[in-house]
Order: sequence, then structure tokens, then C-alpha cells
Amino acid sequence: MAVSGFEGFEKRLELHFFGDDPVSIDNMGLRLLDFESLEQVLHAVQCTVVSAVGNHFFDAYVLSESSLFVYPTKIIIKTCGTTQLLKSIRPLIHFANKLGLTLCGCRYTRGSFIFPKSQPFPHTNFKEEVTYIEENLPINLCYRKASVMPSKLPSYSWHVFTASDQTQLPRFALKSPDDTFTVEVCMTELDRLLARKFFNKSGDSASKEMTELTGIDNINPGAIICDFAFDPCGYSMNGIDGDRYSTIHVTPEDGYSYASFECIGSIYDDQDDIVETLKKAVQVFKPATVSVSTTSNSHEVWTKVAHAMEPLGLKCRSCAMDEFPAAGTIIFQTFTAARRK
Ligand SMILES: C[S@+](CC[C@H](N)C(=O)[O-])C[C@H]1O[C@@H](n2cnc3c(N)ncnc32)[C@H](O)[C@@H]1O
Repeated sequence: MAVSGFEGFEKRLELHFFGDDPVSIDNMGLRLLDFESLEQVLHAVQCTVVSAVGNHFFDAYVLSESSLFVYPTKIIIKTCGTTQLLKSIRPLIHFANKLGLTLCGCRYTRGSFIFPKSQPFPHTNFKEEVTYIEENLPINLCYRKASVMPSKLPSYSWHVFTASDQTQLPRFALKSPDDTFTVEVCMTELDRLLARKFFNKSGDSASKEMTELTGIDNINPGAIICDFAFDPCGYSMNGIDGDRYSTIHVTPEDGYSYASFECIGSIYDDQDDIVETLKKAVQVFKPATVSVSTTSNSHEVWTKVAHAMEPLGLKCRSCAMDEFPAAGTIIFQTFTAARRK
């Protein structure tokens, strides 16, 4: 293991907003944030936009360190390396307020850093992160919970903080439950031959070549892919398919190789489809260790995950479950490759 290298494990922040003008929200909401404001937010985090794509439902940005998704009432921002993701909270709330939108929900998740000592404030440890989030959230988000979900693998745990608005909770309860689920996959010790394919070939078509050569384009053939190859190595992509996004980020360097896959779906989808998608994503990277975190109001999604990993030679090592107010149930499962352990 290298003494220090690029930190692949991402920090992920999801913020939900509401506003009094349903027409404006249905139309654009947060998508009306101008690019200068987004740049200001990203400057605080210390990353930049490298490419962007949008459709009728949302905008997807590939960042110098991972991805940003902007929906009318929801923002998802995911950054790796030594970025200071939580510094985006205050400016995002400020710019959303200017659009007449109020924060009603917040979810922060991350795995265990490979190089925790390289992380700057406020990411030096989870306690400090939670303190920082709490200090920057408005007091109306009073249903708060922080938890470190364990696994049996050393240095593989899942850090979760959620907060929601008190006035939103009864409304959520009366409404039909949120049908969206999120799957976050973290993979380490990638297959070495595969990892080599993410070292840059010169030219503008490098990212497209990587997408095709590795089979990433087959994970969801219906998605529009926005990909980016870093110099001398590294790869990021966002997939957009209707109102759904998927995203992949790869740190291919030997000694701390890492890839992540994330997607969203609906509990009303055919659950076998998501399982197939997951299988295809993991198969691309052939990792020695995998963690899968699902956030959902349904128990059906995660139960199939373990079965999906088995045929890939991945054995389930642990499964932890926890409930979070308004966010739902989070299941954190870890797997290791039988052949490589
Ligand atoms: C930004 S990408 C993908 C990020 C993703 N979260 C991950 O974990 O892999 C990271 C990879 O690109 C490489 N890289 C090259 N130039 C970079 C840059 N300007 N910013 C960030 N990463 C860069 C890093 O060494 C690393 O292998």
C-alpha cells in the first residue's frame, strides 16, 4: 500500500428543498441556479466542472473530482480526493433561498478513507464532519441522526448523517412513501489489467474509448453517457436516462485502485433489472472488495444484492441495517472475492 495517493472514496451530499410555488418548482426550481453560482459553490469545495449534460428532468455535471446532479428540488454532489464537500452546504442553501426554495432534507454518506490523515477540515474525522454539518444546517432540520455502520472488513465502514425538517415529516408520512432508492457501490483492488485501460491514451476520444473498451457502455445501453478521461489516468462518467442518473469514477493507480458506481431507481421497477445493472457494473472492475449501500423505503432491493454478487465470485462478509428519519432504511453490505483472499 502506498504511503499516500489519490483518495478515491467519495463524500456524497444530497439536499432536498421545497418551495411555495409548485409551478416554478415543476418547471425548473434549482436548475435555475446560474452557472456562476454553481462555480462559487464548487470553488468552496475546491473542484471544477469538466463537462455537463442535461435533459428534460435534470442536469448532470462531471467534476474534476466526481459529479453533481441538479434536479428541480434536489441536489446531489459527490466529490473525492481532498475536496471539502461540506463547505457547499451554506452557499447552496443561500442560492436556493434566493430562488424561493427552503431546505427540508439532508443526507451525507461516505465510506472509510484510504488516506484519512490527508483529509482537510472539516473532513479530518466523522465527528468533526457531523459537528460542521450541524452548525451549517438551519434549525428547522431538527430530526437528525449520525451513525457509523460497521462491517467485518477492517477499514470498511459506512458513515451516514441525515437531517430533516420537522414540518416535512408529517407531510412525508401522509404522502405515499418516497419510491426512489439509491445504490452506492465502492470497489477496491481492481483487476490490474482492467485498471490499465484507464490510463490515458492521448486525444479527445480517450474517454469514449475507455467507456467502450471496458464495457461501461453496456451497463445501461439506454443511457446517454457523458464521460471524461483524466491525464495521466483516471476516469469519470455520468449516465442520464430519463429522470435517472448513474455515475462511475475510477482511480486506477496500483496500490490504491478504486472505482465507484452509483445509480437510482424506483421501488416499482422490476428489481431484477437493478440487480442485472449492479452485476454488470461490478463485473467491469473485478474488484477484490466491494461494499454496497442501499437507501430505500423498500426491503426488496437489498435482499437481491447478495444473490447478485455470488455468481461473480464475491462472498458476503457482513450486512448492517439502520433506520434514518425521512431518509428511510440504509443497508450496508460488504463482499470479498473468494479467489483473491
Ligand atoms: C477524478 S478521477 C475519479 C474520481 C473518483 N471519485 C474516484 O474515486 O476515482 C480520479 C482519478 O483521476 C486522476 N486525476 C488526474 N488528474 C486529476 C485531476 N486534475 N483532478 C482529479 N483527479 C485527477 C487521479 O489520480 C485518480 O486516478
